[in-house]
Amino acid sequence: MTTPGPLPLDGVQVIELGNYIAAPTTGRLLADFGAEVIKIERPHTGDELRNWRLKKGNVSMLYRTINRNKKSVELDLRSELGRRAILDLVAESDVLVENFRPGTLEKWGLGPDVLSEANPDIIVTRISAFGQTGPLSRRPGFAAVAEAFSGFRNLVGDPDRAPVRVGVSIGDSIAGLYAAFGTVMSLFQRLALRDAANATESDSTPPTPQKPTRHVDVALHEAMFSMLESLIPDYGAYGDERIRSGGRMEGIAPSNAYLCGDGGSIVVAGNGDGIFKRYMEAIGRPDLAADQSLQTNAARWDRRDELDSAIEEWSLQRSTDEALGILESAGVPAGPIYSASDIVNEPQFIERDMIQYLEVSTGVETLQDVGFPGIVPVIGDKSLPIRALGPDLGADTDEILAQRLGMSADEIRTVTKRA
Ligand SMILES: CC(C)(COP(=O)(O)OP(=O)(O)OC[C@H]1O[C@@H](n2cnc3c(N)ncnc32)[C@H](O)[C@@H]1OP(=O)(O)O)[C@@H](O)C(=O)NCCC(=O)NCCSC(=O)C(=O)O
Repeated sequence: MTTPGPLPLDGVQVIELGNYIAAPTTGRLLADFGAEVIKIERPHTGDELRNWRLKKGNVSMLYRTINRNKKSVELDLRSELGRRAILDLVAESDVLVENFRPGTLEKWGLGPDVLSEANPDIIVTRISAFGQTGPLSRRPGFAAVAEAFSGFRNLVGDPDRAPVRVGVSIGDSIAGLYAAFGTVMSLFQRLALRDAANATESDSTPPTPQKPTRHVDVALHEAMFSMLESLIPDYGAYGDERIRSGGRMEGIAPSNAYLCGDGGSIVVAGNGDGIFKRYMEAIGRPDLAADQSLQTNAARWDRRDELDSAIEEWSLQRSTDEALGILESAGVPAGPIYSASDIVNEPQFIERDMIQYLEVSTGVETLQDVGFPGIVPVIGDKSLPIRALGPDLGADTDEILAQRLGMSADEIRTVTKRA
């Protein structure tokens, strides 16, 4: 484990009641930047993510990645002792983040009002499929359902085929990011109010009249809805009912992926008016560069099939590297389509420490030098080091429950359901 210098969230204490990807992503982001994140896991099984895409042993690389830099405590949230332990932890924490189905925490006597009673300053960040209010709030949901409901899924894939899922749980990750953002805003506001209160003690300015709510409510469908740019205004203003447009960028052309002669593909984004001219010159089509009827994206979009054919006719005559070299020299934004094996060998990732090689346990054996993704965003000139990978189940149970909360061995056995 490497110890970096001071981190932005050093001293912030977070309790994560997170399962799968959404809330654990929030916990990961806060942990990456220095918060102490205590992940509460169901006794015996823990977060189900431990088994997702598991190919060896009993702890997946997915779990080790999403839960890095955290502590793991096994604790039964349904037990009265477990509930009290959470309230004791809440009393000394800054943030609680969760992604149970709305109503579950309340059912267990751990609703936001109870948490705020235990600590009036606690920030409660909740992630759910459809939000904590509204007619669908009680529905369970995974990201795929929320992505479709948000309007996002309808925009992914080819127009003449059923919409497809993007290859990762994007809805969870975006929701996790929003939840981290909401949490950090609330932390900032809390600090600002404390500063203001301290200042008013020494002068005659009246204190801030109202305490703001510290409940952050992130819905997976709204997180994805917020990614849809002007989908709704385009509908309202122009009557557009947008659907998916394959590898293209709706209304902007030419921007697409093209096959090369060696079987590889490249992505070229000729999105700007000036870039378009350079691009057409570079592919040996000065006639298209000079064509006055192709000066705007709207006009080019109308002739997108013709433009894409001209570009692919050119790219098919060249290898991927050759095509990219020509486009780079012409200042046209273009790039390869990478897979994992390409990424780990790419100097741009390597130089910024975006792949970090660590020893990792599968739960059964130890693997050496496995690459893990670095910490985003970069603060400085390269990724912060990963301090620790996702913990073994209950690795920190004793430290937190016995040493910090003073629970007895018997009590710990009860909340961890261990004989
Ligand atoms: C993911 C869900 C659909 C799962 O639904 P359910 O299992 O029906 O519901 P609940 O949330 O109410 O979870 C209750 C279950 O939590 C279990 N549980 C978990 N941790 C504990 C602890 N520490 N103690 C006791 N019980 C625990 C408990 O056994 C219950 O299992 P039972 O014994 O079964 O009752 C829902 O949690 C949900 O809608 N969450 C909000 C949206 C979200 O985050 N979705 C997942 C995105 S992740 C994703 O990875 C993806 O989409 O991809």
